Amino acid sequence: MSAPALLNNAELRVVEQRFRDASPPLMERAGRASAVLAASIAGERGGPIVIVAGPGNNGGDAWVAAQHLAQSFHRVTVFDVMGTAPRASEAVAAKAAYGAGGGTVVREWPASVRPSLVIDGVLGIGSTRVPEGAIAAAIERINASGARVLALDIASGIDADTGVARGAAVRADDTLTFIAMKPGLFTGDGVEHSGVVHLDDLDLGAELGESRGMLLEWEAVRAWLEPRRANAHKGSHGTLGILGGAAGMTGAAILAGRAALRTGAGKVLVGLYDERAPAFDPEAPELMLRKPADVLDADALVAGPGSGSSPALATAIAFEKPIVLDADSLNDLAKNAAHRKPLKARKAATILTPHPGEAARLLNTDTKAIQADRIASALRMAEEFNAHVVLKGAGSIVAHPDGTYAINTTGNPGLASGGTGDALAGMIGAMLCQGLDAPRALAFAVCLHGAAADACVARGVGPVGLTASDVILEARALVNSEP
Ligand SMILES: NC(=O)C1=CN([C@@H]2O[C@H](COP(=O)(O)OP(=O)(O)OC[C@H]3O[C@@H](n4cnc5c(N)ncnc54)[C@H](OP(=O)(O)O)[C@@H]3O)[C@@H](O)[C@H]2O)[C@@H](O)CC1
Ligand SMILES: [K+]
Repeated sequence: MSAPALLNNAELRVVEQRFRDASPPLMERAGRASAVLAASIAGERGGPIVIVAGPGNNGGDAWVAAQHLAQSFHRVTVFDVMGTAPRASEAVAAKAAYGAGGGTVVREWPASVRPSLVIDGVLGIGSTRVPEGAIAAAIERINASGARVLALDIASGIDADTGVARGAAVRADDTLTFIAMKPGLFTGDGVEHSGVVHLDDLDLGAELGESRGMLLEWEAVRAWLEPRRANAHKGSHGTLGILGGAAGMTGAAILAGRAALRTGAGKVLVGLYDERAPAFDPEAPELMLRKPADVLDADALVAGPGSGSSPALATAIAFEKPIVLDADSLNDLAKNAAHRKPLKARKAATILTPHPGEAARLLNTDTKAIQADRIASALRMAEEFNAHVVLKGAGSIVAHPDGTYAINTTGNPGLASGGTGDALAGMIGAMLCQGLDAPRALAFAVCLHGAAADACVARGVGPVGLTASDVILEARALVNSEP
């Protein structure tokens, strides 16, 4: 299974140009695919379908879908939001054919219809401004309908590149997206608004070429970690050093250590800055609790969980193998400009794991600006710090210094609890120890961490009350499970 590509608006426009004379036209293919999916959804329920058509080509797709659904005897009402003639000739023809067949068209929300399905063809990827007037009102009516909602291409009001809801935005149960997956479906507000995402590549799949972005799905990513060989010993799976656990925060470093042990690191040395730290972890006595100076004989280093104002960051920067900088080490990096140059000059890989607040400090901006374009923010950090970066939050972004990126599709709001970040840092360290290169170790751990949280929720463990320890145990089950 290969990872699905992500295309942004500009990349999609190039595709659109290349295939503008395709036969059948792309809009015909998109509208037909929409009708097929809508029929399969509505077929289960058999009720009327309301199709909401906007002024652009997203509305064009809706008109083509309306024509096909009416021809296959579905009870269809089209709400023509602006009442203007569609731009694309295919849409003009579909609208005419639909009307000639006696199809119902209304200019107000059809309040007398109780739809079993509403198709959102108001705005697609071409929308670049805050929905206003009749467009905004139509979006609100769709959301208030109480019916199942199928969005065409992307939920109206969501920015296809950033996932930001500019203003009113449709909350879809399903989205049928065309040609390729778009970043905005999977990050920021897009995560909540897209519902289940279906892709129809309009038969262009093989012709799209390389893209800068990809999606992380557990079923594809899991194959990156090789099965254990029969003659493996603890030295085969590396030694991880962890620097953290200043006074009052030893738990953070210990959680990172437990996560690393339970997701496959051969040996885990935890260097605690707290002078009065415990001698061992009763729940995981395999963890070797040491002084910070005694954990550096390792294959990779995680610095930051609960490290407070210790010199963990400087020690990590000087370490000559891969490092993961988390939590307090990120704040130290943001505060002390002197660390930037040596960090950037490192020969071995650097991984950074900021949440939006930490990212804002690293880029000297505010959280709102980070969230306004999560992909661009992550890529900027990757470039500025010459690092592989995960920008955490709904739809975590993994970004690399070469300008490529991925969006993670696993995880849920249960992960917004204390300690889950420490667990993630430990898992990344464990994957480095097991021989994945830094980009893969990061992407694998991010996807695993979310998949583990999803598996917990599926069993009723969370989202409310989901703990980092639950996620760690579930992650161990996942790395050992068969596909
Ligand atoms: N890419 C492809 O190859 C294919 C694309 N296809 C389909 O085309 C879609 C892209 O279509 P599109 O570019 O025409 O823009 P679309 O997203 O429909 O809408 C944006 C329009 O809304 C307008 N607008 C008007 N009033 C507004 C208001 N009050 N508030 C806010 N906006 C308002 C806005 O007007 P403007 O801002 O320009 O004045 C703009 O013209 C794509 O998602 C897919 O469904 C498929 O057919 C397959 C092939
Ligand atoms: K839409």
